[in-house]
Amino acid sequence: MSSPVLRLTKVERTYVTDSGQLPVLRGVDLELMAGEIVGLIGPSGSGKSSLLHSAGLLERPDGGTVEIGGQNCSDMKDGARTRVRLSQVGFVYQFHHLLPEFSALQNVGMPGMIAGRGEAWSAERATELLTQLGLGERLHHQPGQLSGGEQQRVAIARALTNQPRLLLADEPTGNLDPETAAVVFQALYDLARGQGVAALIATHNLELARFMDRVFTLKDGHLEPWQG
Ligand SMILES: Nc1ncnc2c1ncn2[C@@H]1O[C@H](COP(=O)(O)OP(=O)(O)OP(=O)(O)O)[C@@H](O)[C@H]1O
Repeated sequence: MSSPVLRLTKVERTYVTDSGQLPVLRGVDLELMAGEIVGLIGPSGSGKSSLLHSAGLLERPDGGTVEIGGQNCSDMKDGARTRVRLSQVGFVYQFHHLLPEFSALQNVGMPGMIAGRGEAWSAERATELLTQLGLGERLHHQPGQLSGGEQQRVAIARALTNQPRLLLADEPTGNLDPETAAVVFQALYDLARGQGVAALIATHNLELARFMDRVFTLKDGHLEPWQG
């Protein structure tokens, strides 16, 4: 049996605030296998973003371990963690954060260029991803010339340019109307599944959560299976 793409073991995160210590993650355990699409729900402030930041190596948790692709990233120095993050993790946020003066093709190809894969590879990969997301006719449009749902699909493509093993999405449809949210979610789901990526998706949208392979609720700093 292959090892999990992501393994969190007893992950803890406590923020220090003016009014004292705020424990948000109190020992989170989670395993994600390749191709799994897993939902993360919980009330506002329950710690979903904090969990994604620890899992994606954007923050160091205060306790526990984060393993990506079988590598224990908790013992790594910052430089090594950054290399794992850039090569193995893709992020999608509520707002697309696309560069307005660049085309969809250029936005999606950029992570490939930054990773040194060259212009031809990056353009080919961007074209393939955008076409799979139904944007083959929008390659040369700038973000301002795209609808909200199209912009978010471009952001999803960009997150997958460098063929990450792990996709972390924080409210990827939170800024969209319900119909568009369903279309974008379906596109994300199909693409992640098709590419064999493990995805962890934080959402307030319980309608969409029902379509995920597994869903966890973040409650009192722990993950509990969602009963739906
Ligand atoms: N850097 C920080 N310093 C202090 N407190 C923080 C920090 N980041 C987050 N928090 C607090 O930690 C708690 C969890 O925040 P987090 O953003 O992870 O929740 P969330 O479940 O993603 O919320 P939402 O659904 O509203 O996005 C909140 O009470 C928040 O105010």
